[in-house]
Amino acid sequence: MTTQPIRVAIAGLGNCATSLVEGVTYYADASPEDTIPGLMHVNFGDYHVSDLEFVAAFDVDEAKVGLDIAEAMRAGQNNTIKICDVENTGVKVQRGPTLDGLGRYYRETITESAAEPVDVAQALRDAQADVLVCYLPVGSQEATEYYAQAALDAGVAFVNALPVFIAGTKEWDDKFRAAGVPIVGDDIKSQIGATITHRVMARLFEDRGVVLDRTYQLNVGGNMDFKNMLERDRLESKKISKTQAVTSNTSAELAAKDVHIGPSDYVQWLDDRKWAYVRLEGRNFGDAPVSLEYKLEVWDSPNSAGVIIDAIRAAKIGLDRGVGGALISASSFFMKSPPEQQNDELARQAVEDFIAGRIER
Ligand SMILES: O=P(O)(O)OC[C@H]1O[C@@H](O)[C@H](O)[C@@H](O)[C@@H]1O
Repeated sequence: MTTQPIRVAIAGLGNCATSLVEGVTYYADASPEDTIPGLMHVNFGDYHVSDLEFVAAFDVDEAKVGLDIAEAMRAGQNNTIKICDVENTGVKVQRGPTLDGLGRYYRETITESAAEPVDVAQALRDAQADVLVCYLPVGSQEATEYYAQAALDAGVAFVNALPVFIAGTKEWDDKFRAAGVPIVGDDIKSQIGATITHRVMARLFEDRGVVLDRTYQLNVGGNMDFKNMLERDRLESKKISKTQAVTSNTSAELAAKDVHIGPSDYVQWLDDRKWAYVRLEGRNFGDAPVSLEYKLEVWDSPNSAGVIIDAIRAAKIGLDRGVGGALISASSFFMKSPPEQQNDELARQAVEDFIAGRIER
């Protein structure tokens, strides 16, 4: 096994970052010989979960900037379930540029740091980061592009967890290829989340010869992600990402009016829990009507953390191998809006092929 750590930088110290950092502590001693509840891979290639080391973090919230990562991730509006205690990392949260990162509800809720924003590309170089994970709020187009460019400039691999389209665009893929820097994106698909369960059910209808006529996925939650998304203008890319993540897994031709998938409301007392209400309606034998409804209740941030740990390790392997541009296998398996949508079983095998070096990307 490698002794090299993966030096990870984080943009946006919200709940998802908290679960990621806590999870790396929690699974530090996980044995690769055992099946460990919660992890898809204990070792991913040569990298163990504990090889992740957090070397830089950026935020704009006055309550977080200047604090150690371990303190900041429990400060401000963060409200996810606690996995374990984390000792101070010795790394302080730096003031990132705000750009379009704060929508109306963030501005009403938090106080923006008065500190001068740092030059993120330089900060990444100074920290000798390998991978930057982008966890900015939904709707942060300019800010995500800024961090993607900073990663490119610093030669740091980029994992884009939010629904702003970077890895999936030719323009950015070309830039990352030219720079020899890998990218995994866009928009994290969580472990047992609304997207993966809905994808599987839509495919099941088709595989069993049932015509899917209409479907919805209504999501409510009580974290800042859901509060931010009360501002409908910030939602556009999220709705597109979630919708095509489901419809791409079935050949059912659904009119736009027959598919409704998206964040639906903010229910504060849910904290970081997300509840998804999903309904599928179709026709089975003899055109008889059939419908299926299920409800998912899950803590949102731990649900994505294990997937991000794998995406980070895929990005580092890409970096080690000098592969620039979008990593197709990892993006298809771990993300809702990859450059190429694949069936999840095929994408899972492709990730194993990538780890083993049988495919380039
Ligand atoms: O449950 P799904 O549909 O896979 O979505 C999960 C993720 O979607 C992202 O867009 C959210 O910002 C995350 O907080 C969330 O964990």
